[in-house]
Amino acid sequence: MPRFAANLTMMFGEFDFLDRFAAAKHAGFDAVEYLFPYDYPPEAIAEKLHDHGLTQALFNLPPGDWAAGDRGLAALPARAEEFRASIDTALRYAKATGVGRVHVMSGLASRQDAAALDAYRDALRRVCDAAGARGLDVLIEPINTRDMPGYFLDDFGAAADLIAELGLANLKLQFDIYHRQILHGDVLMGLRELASLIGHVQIAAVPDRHEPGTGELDDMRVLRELDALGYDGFVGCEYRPAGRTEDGLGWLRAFA
Ligand SMILES: O=C(O)C(=O)[C@@H](O)CO
Ligand SMILES: [Mg+2]
Repeated sequence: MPRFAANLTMMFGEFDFLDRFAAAKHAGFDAVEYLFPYDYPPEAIAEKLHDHGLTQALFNLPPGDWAAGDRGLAALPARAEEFRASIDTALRYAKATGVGRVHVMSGLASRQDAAALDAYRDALRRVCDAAGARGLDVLIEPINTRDMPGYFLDDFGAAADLIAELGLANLKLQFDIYHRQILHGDVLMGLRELASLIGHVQIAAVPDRHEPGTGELDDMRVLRELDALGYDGFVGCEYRPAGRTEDGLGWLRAFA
């Protein structure tokens, strides 16, 4: 049975970030994820997790300067030094929060650019090595280019090929159902074919990224498929609630 994690970047926006932990617990979640914890000291996050009995499911490595347009550093040869420093930062937060996996964003680059591809391979080897020594998985997530134009990793086949090519035991696929449907469709077959590579799943309705069950896919059928495949990892609820977060949780109560 998948375990659901509230994505605190997108959900519970009615509250300040540090108050979203309590709100998620109150709504029935036992786990949380978010994009970035770095605006807060690791101890402050750890305290919230502890106080509310929550498991930290996932967060991302620092992505560079998000406000200036950075969307990760891994495939950017000119930012290799910054990427290395970002590993140390993420691992400090990993230690404090007890998270089991971190997502590495590739950045904006072309996969046809040999230097970018080399930088990406090097970055993944490096982060998998450092994270593996601490028992953590590293995730890569194909992201659709309507939401993130120019994103380097915009193809599930390319992600699977890279994972196979690199052969790193703790490198896994972050299968975001929303991105998969926009990029390729064929969601159930994608889950079946890639099941052995999947280290984390995320869900949102397509195309508006609202609550599951409000879009073009039968999200309940997709979740049942995950269950049938024996997936027992986390499903991050990475959607923007259409209204108050609590009011839109009927889909979750219906599934659980
Ligand atoms: O956008 C997504 O989907 C994510 O999972 C983020 O971590 C990256 O923007
Ligand atoms: Mg995602």
